[in-house]
Amino acid sequence: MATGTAPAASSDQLPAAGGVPGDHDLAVRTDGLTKRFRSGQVAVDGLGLHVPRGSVYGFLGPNGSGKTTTIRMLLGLVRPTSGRAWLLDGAMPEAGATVLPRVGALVEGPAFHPYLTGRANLVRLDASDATADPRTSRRRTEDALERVGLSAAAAKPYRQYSLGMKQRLGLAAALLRPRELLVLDEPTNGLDPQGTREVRHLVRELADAGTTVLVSSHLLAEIEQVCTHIGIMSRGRLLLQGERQALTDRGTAHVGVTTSLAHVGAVAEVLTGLGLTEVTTDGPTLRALLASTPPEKISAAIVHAGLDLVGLEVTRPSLEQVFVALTGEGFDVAR
Ligand SMILES: Nc1ncnc2c1ncn2[C@@H]1O[C@H](COP(=O)(O)OP(=O)(O)OP(=O)(O)O)[C@@H](O)[C@H]1O
Repeated sequence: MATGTAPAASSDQLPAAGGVPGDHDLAVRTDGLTKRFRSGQVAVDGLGLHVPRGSVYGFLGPNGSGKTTTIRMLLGLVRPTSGRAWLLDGAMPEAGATVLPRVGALVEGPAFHPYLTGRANLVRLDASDATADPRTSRRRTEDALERVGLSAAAAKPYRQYSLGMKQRLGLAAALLRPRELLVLDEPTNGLDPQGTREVRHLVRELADAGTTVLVSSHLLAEIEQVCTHIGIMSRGRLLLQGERQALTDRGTAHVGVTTSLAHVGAVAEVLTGLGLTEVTTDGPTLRALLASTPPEKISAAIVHAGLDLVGLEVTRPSLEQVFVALTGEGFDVAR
């Protein structure tokens, strides 16, 4: 079985990755990963996922777009119909025994015991980890409970937990020990806005400490802001993938210029004179497509013409708008 440290090439090792970051720069990579269920449903279709080490990779897509099936294949819980997957340089599922201890995962329906308390469930999980030192078990479980804000509810039986508490316990289980990679499937499911903010904060903290985080969500706006990289799924296919900033920059930016009512006509002439198109006015505010004009050039031209400049704002489309523009569908559409 090959691992990231094996020097010789073997079929379990990553092949050369033409045009993508070097093999060892990727915490997760898939090639043509495909899952066709017995029902005939193709849930995942030829996926080429590239999750750089050290990134927070937002794996986004509407309900039913194939995110969970992909994650289950990555973790060796579902066998792909075709294609391959590598986690931390190990080919899955073959390298699971060496790779999975370095991966923390939150996937649907973790196996918690309904009659045990949240704390007892964690202690039990910790004890089942042969590499964990039993003498420090208490500290690990209490730390994990604290990090997910579950200390106060730790003595309640699991069956009395709300969906949000269950989700937090799942996260705590993934955090029981330091991991190189965390795979979190819909970690904000069932959480209120405060809980969602806490998860975002936690993800940022983990990333700052050097953990790569692959986090899925069907709620783009919830997770988008903590991600350095984004992959967007639609109907089993990866529609877009790359650095978050670069993806939103693909969309067309607009500029909004606010002047005095008396100067609206003259400012419109300045904008068209700079080659800006689709100029519209609304009271003292003008909007136009920015194209490649630097915003400073616009403000300088207005001031130079002796016209009032009250405000200037550049708006870029959100990822959701980029998605809608690409697919013609709303983000929350299930299939
Ligand atoms: N065991 C299964 N047998 C048949 N079809 C399945 C099975 N599991 C999932 N599917 C189908 O595969 C598609 C992708 O499902 P998946 O759960 O991977 O999507 P998802 O993006 O994670 O959705 P959600 O955001 O709702 O969790 C869906 O159409 C789903 O109905």
